[in-house]
Amino acid sequence: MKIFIQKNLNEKKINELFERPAQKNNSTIVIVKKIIDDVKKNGHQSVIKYAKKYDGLNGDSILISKNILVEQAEKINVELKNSIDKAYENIYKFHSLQYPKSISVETMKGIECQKKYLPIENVGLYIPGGSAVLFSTLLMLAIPAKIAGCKRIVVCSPVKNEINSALAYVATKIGIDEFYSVGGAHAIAMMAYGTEKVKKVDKIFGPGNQYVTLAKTLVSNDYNGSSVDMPAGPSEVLVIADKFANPKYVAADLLSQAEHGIDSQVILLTNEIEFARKVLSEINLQIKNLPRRKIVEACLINSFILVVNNLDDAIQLSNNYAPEHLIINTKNFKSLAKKIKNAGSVFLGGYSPESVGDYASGTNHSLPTYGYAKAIGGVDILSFMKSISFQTLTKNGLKNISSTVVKMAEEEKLNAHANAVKVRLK
Ligand SMILES: NC(=O)c1ccc[n+]([C@@H]2O[C@H](COP(=O)([O-])OP(=O)(O)OC[C@H]3O[C@@H](n4cnc5c(N)ncnc54)[C@H](O)[C@@H]3O)[C@@H](O)[C@H]2O)c1
Ligand SMILES: N[C@H](CO)Cc1c[nH]c[nH+]1
Ligand SMILES: [Zn+2]
Repeated sequence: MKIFIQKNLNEKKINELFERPAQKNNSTIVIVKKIIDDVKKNGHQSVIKYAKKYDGLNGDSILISKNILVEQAEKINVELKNSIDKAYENIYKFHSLQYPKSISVETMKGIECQKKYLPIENVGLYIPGGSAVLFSTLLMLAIPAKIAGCKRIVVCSPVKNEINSALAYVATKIGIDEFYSVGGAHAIAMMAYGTEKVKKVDKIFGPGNQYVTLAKTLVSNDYNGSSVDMPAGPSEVLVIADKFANPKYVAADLLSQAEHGIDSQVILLTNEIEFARKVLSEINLQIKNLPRRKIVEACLINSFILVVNNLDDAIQLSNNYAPEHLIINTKNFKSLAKKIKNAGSVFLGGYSPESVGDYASGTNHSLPTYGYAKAIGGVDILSFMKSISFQTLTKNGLKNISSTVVKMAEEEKLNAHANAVKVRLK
């Protein structure tokens, strides 16, 4: 991980530094398009073919039965079970408060307008399982889906050999009926288009690597595909810290996201060169004890420390990058926090490590990457619902609004629109 100095760099170089690794990789699109087209055309048999090739599937069955889920769930150890139960409680608490209220208003005498929120009936949840089994992601997606009232919840995850007991425990605790052992772009295609064995879903949720994320984008651009939550790709964290922060904590936070994958990116912006050096030597120390050291080292090649002119510049650069996670570990974090415009999830002060949000504080960890935080927020209850508007007019209500509508329709030269009002008042 290199240290750069803002005042020594021109704008072009700074923009290059902040480029995400996945944005530089063009070969993924060819592979993902091929997989999607194949699943679309050949259905179940190509899902099995790719699951064998990429996910290590043994045999020809991808459905994990309820019996197996229960059997595996029973193997969980009690400390882990208690931790999952605590996380469940906090995530449930934070998300159930987000349930939207329907509204109804009489906009004019005799005209009643309503907005109702209803659950999306069929949803598909993707749970990453390539380099780590992210059973925490099942909590993050299935809890809001249940609170929203989604009827059919399909789960896909590349399960190697037998299903992990924690993942099985979460699935049984929440009550998942359809669990498929498939990952990657083929899992997304299967959920988006359906096959002979699996019915299609209306919306796909969940994070994943570049194959998964690109597949979600492609199926959501196809009228015959399905909606998706957001591009939630390789994890990112941007830390803004000053000399009052503990370099050990900052290094640990950067490493915590670097261990997700070689295409993740971690960034430190600080106003002190001395502090930057301290964090770097802490990283070099802490990395030695990490089991996923190889992944971390590869991720750090795409990561950097930038010594900024001042903390306001740091916030501006961060707003421009729109990180999935932003940690502000400075003395004046409260005033800096007011200047945040774009970020997926924000952690304030020296005692708010990002890992806490990943697992158990209550907030959702399924968040927009690639800079999409400029326009979209993370998964919440509304992600699993859609709104429908209703209106009821009395005859008097229609009289009250008729001249307004007729005038506007005739100006747009859409006389049939105007007639639909006039014909009722003759
Ligand atoms: N943004 C978020 O909210 C968020 C949350 C959690 C995790 N993540 C990210 O999710 C990702 C999880 O990635 P992962 O790889 O561990 O698991 P994954 O389940 O997303 O992907 C693994 C699957 O990718 C497919 N694949 C792998 N190599 C392939 C190839 N060469 N060609 C075609 N398909 C291939 C395989 O089907 C494999 O089973 C990480 O990048 C992590 O940072 C993001
Ligand atoms: N940091 C990931 C989101 O980018 C979520 C996660 C799951 N497990 C650990 N971390
Ligand atoms: Zn994480």
